[in-house]
Amino acid sequence: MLSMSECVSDDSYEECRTTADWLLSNTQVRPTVGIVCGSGLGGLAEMLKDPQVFKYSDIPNFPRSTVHGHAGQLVFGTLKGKPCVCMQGRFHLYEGYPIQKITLPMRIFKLMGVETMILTNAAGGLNQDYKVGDVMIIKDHINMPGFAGINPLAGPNDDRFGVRFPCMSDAYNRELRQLAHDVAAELGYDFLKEGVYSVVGGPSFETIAECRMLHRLGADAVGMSTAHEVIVARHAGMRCFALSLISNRAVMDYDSQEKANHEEVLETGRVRSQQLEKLVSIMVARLEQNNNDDNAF
Ligand SMILES: O=P(O)(O)O[C@H]1O[C@H](CO)[C@@H](O)[C@H]1O
Ligand SMILES: Nc1nc2[nH]cnc2c(=O)[nH]1
Repeated sequence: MLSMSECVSDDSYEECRTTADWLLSNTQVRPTVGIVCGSGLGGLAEMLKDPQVFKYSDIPNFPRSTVHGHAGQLVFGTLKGKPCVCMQGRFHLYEGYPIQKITLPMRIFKLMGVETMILTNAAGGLNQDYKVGDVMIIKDHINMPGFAGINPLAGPNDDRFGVRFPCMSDAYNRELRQLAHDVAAELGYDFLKEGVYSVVGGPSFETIAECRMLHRLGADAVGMSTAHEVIVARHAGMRCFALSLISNRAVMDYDSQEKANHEEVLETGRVRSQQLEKLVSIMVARLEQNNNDDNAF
């Protein structure tokens, strides 16, 4: 049996504390809301007032972004008066990081005082009713790597973060999902859906058979992120809201000439970004304090 330090050497509580303290000593902002920008959605960070920017490469223990469309910086500021921290660029399994490393920012955010996580991503639409440009509120996820034991909570549990066996049936906060529906209705957005996100390892996009299988399993959209971050955020007692921008339709038909590609993913982000910024900023303005700390100690 590996010891805690052998398993999670540089992702330990002490390392997260060091990084959180370093950030807190370099900014006046005390964030209660964390935002993760998905592929092509980095513009969400530009909503923050009085931004203070830290390159990932300057932050102790922080991984680096390697994917086009992920700037690789942490932005602190206020959004409608609420103190926020925004990841302009996230980490993915396919970049070669251990799963504990790609989810490390969630724990650092928790130690900085973040109570609510808002996560965004670009995803392929499996649901045949979905169109490119639709936005799917995530109500649940299917963690495909998790079935093979690839879970960010695998290894010794540190009770200071959360319990050994955290509940995930309430991973995506019901009140925040309702708030998103209400705000979208007020804004007249007719492109909002709600569905199940399936995470896969990537970086290759899915085969036709894989898309068909995921759809049959109950997934409405497929991507390569978010679910791992949500698992770690929920473990630490933060409430989570997540949405997928449907950047392409997953290819389900052997006669189709369509091909998934990252350029289309980034372009869809550009088209919808302003509307998503509006949705997220109004939601943040209406956030109540999080009392939903049931998994954490
Ligand atoms: O999930 P985000 O970071 O939005 O990125 C999505 O877009 C990339 C593929 O184009 C993959 O990384 C996929 O996960
Ligand atoms: N796995 C996966 N990730 C995506 N990100 C954006 N589109 C897709 C897709 O079709 N499949």
